[in-house]
Amino acid sequence: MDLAEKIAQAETRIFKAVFPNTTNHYDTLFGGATLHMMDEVAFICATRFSRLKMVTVSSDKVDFTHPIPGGTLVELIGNIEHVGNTSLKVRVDLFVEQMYSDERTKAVSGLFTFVAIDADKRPVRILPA
Ligand SMILES: CC(=O)SCCNC(=O)CCNC(=O)[C@H](O)C(C)(C)COP(=O)(O)OP(=O)(O)OC[C@H]1O[C@@H](n2cnc3c(N)ncnc32)[C@H](O)[C@@H]1OP(=O)(O)O
Repeated sequence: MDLAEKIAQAETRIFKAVFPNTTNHYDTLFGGATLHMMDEVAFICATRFSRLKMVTVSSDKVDFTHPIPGGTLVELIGNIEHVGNTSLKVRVDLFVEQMYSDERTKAVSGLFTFVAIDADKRPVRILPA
């Protein structure tokens, strides 16, 4: 499998329902809950790509461009954007969908960096040299 195929195969999608346990006092998805979901899908994408132990080392600018009301559905999509030596970057886009119509909007986007580590928690190469 070449790199482009490996990247395509690592694309990771998760759907969630926005239930009251994740909303705030505005009845929209709490920002911290959003970041939790984004880091999780990014972690799964990074792990599926590398099949190595991965840790989050950084999250770049995360843009919240639309509120996510309670009672909607969200889809999180993680894609490998860059592969370094021991680190890689995952782009996460979050789409909000209405439950009872086809309306769908991109609401949040961010970039997460992961490092592959060995049993001693030291960085290791992701791809063979
Ligand atoms: C899935 C989870 O829940 S993980 C839990 C949360 N995360 C953690 O606990 C991780 C804690 N951090 C660590 O253990 C360490 O910082 C490590 C192992 C990630 C990195 O160790 P370092 O000694 O800093 O690594 P080092 O300086 O060699 O850099 C390793 C790679 O990470 C990249 N990197 C390091 N810090 C950053 C950063 N802040 N932002 C982006 N990339 C970074 C480097 O550019 C390098 O990339 P490359 O090899 O592709 O060129």
